[in-house]
Amino acid sequence: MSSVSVRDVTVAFEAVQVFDGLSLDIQEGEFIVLLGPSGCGKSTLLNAIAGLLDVAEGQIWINGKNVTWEEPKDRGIAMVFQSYALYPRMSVRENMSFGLKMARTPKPEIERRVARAAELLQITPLLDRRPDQLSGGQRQRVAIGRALVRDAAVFLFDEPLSNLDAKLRNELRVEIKRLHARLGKTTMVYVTHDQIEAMTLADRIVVMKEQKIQQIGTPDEIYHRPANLFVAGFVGSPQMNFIKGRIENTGEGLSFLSGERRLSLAGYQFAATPLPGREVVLGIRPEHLKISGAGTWPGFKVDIVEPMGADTVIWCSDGAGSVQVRIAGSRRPAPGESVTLHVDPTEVSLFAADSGERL
Ligand SMILES: Nc1ncnc2c1ncn2[C@@H]1O[C@H](COP(=O)(O)OP(=O)(O)OP(=O)(O)O)[C@@H](O)[C@H]1O
Repeated sequence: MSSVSVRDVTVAFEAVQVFDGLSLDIQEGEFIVLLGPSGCGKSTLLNAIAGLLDVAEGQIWINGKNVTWEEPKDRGIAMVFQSYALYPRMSVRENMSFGLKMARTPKPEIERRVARAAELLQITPLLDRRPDQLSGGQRQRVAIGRALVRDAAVFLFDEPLSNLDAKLRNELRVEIKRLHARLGKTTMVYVTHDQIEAMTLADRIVVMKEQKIQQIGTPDEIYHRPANLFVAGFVGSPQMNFIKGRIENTGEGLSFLSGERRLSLAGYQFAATPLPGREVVLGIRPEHLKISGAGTWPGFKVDIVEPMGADTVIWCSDGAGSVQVRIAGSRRPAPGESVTLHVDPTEVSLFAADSGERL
């Protein structure tokens, strides 16, 4: 049984229709990340699941129950937003207890749940403080704690870390992952535009663009087998290199040709039957371009060298354009040096130039 099921949903904001019959199935205990650029519809989808907005068509099911017309509080969900929205005059303990008190939960039960949530989030020593006596990271922990005490089967997060500085964001990201592992069967749906958060947290990532799902897959699938040019370009930093060219049958099998550059496609797993002569875009991750003596593409010159600590990004160009190469280790070529690049056809992606779909 799926934990959350979005079935053929359309949302209407007055004259504007969002989602053209969008569907998504989320399994019990899954950590799902909705990833995409601003305006792609992540928050709208999350709010539709939460019941914070009405759907015009379609249904939302949570834990086997059609909740399309249920109030948010009756859906068995808990939400954590970007803004913590804590009550400023209440202590942390009161903030965390408030919802349960309103629901007339017995006092010992409230105390038990608050103590457990506080322990899980390591905020027990802060229970008697007020929000203005806490750091941003601590406030967000309290906001998560307030959601946690509800014992909901489904957690919805809307960019919970985007107000925090980089270091805190990393710390709390790990906390959320640990929390999900400890809670076991709790389903989490998490909205972000941050691809690192998506890659590190998700069991499956849902990549969205212009209110359409582009791809659903594990972080590895999204990274190594992107379904189209948009996903390929959106995920990964530095970005995947894109080289325009065409597929030709050279007698020794299919090859990619782009001016002087040629790549035998022996070993490439085609997702669709390729037609010789087809205009394509070849995608290569910077770490999959190797600088080597006997390589695939000679005649590149090093333009810029960017040391990044653990690895180095090298911008190289030939007459036809420039590519980024990512190498590990400290031995790096110098600007102006001539290099040959090695490409392994099993590590590249091919996309149709017209539709952008993976080939
Ligand atoms: N209340 C509204 N009235 C009209 N259009 C809206 C409303 N809320 C959202 N939209 C539109 O719906 C689309 C999806 O918006 P949504 O907020 O879900 O995107 P998002 O991916 O969450 O973006 P962000 O990361 O900027 O929050 C956008 O085109 C937006 O303009």
